[in-house]
Amino acid sequence: MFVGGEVVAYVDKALNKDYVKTPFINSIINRSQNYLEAGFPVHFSGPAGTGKTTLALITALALGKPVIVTYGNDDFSHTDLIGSVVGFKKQIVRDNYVHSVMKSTDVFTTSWIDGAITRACKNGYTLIYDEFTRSRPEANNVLLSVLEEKVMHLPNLAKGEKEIEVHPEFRVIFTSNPEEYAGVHKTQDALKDRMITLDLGEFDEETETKIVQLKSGVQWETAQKITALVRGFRSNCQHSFKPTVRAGIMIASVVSYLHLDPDRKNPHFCQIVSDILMSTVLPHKNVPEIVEAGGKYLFELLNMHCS
Ligand SMILES: Nc1ncnc2c1ncn2[C@@H]1O[C@H](COP(=O)(O)OP(=O)(O)OP(=O)(O)O)[C@@H](O)[C@H]1O
Repeated sequence: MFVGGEVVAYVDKALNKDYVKTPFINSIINRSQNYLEAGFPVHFSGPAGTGKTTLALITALALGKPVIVTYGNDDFSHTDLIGSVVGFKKQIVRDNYVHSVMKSTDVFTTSWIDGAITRACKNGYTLIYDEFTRSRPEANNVLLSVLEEKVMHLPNLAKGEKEIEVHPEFRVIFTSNPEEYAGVHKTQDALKDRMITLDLGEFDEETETKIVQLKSGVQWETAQKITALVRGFRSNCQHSFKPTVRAGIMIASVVSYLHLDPDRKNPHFCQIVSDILMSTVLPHKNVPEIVEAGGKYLFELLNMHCS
């Protein structure tokens, strides 16, 4: 995604309208803005659903510069980030001015396209590098000199440019999920050492309830009950795939759509809660103790929060 200069204000307004700001969130935003304005990259690290990507967008847009978003990918090589040759142009000149003489010239030229990092570095944009640990460390190496020496080295193919000076207003925000184990790579210490990592844990209860309410449109009391169920289930999970704020948004949205009462005596409501929360237990269906413990605890939570 590229958010150009003229649409920054528009996207900023649209995103902020749907974004919950509580003391918990404001504290993270203020700290990150200070670090970014002082010239340091910020890294939001946290499990799935802790709001890393949304927070990165809000923080980046608040800087008021165009934003480029790129996503980590195991298939990336450094050229995907820096740029690459996208094709060849062939020009053929046949000169038959003197009819008995045929002169022919073939000229090959390559076309170079700047990658996300190069564009951001050249123009002083804000780069969001989402889930950057999904890219291999060799691909991310280009960032070492960008972040430290403020110089970017380009391959020979890049229109004769060998290196560019990084624009003084260039900023970068990274996100990663340290709990992800498939398709991610260990971050090099050298790269970690060049960024300020903010560890995003679970939202506090007020923030999570407000997000659930805003995203689903349910009453505050309903959002409170649903959030208490999800948080209770999460904290007691005996498995690694825990329900996130997304589970609360899903339950509340279905409850709102069907105009249901969030009551444990309402079998329809209990079925929806069970379908959504117990789906996090499904990967363990061959371990009956985990499934049984999940179901039992869910029953207790419904009695505790929804009667
Ligand atoms: N402050 C907030 N206000 C409103 N909605 C929010 C807020 N923070 C997060 N959300 C919502 O919570 C959900 C998860 O947020 P997000 O996608 O940013 O998390 P993430 O940590 O990047 O997740 P993942 O690692 O799974 O991609 C999204 O639906 C997002 O819109």
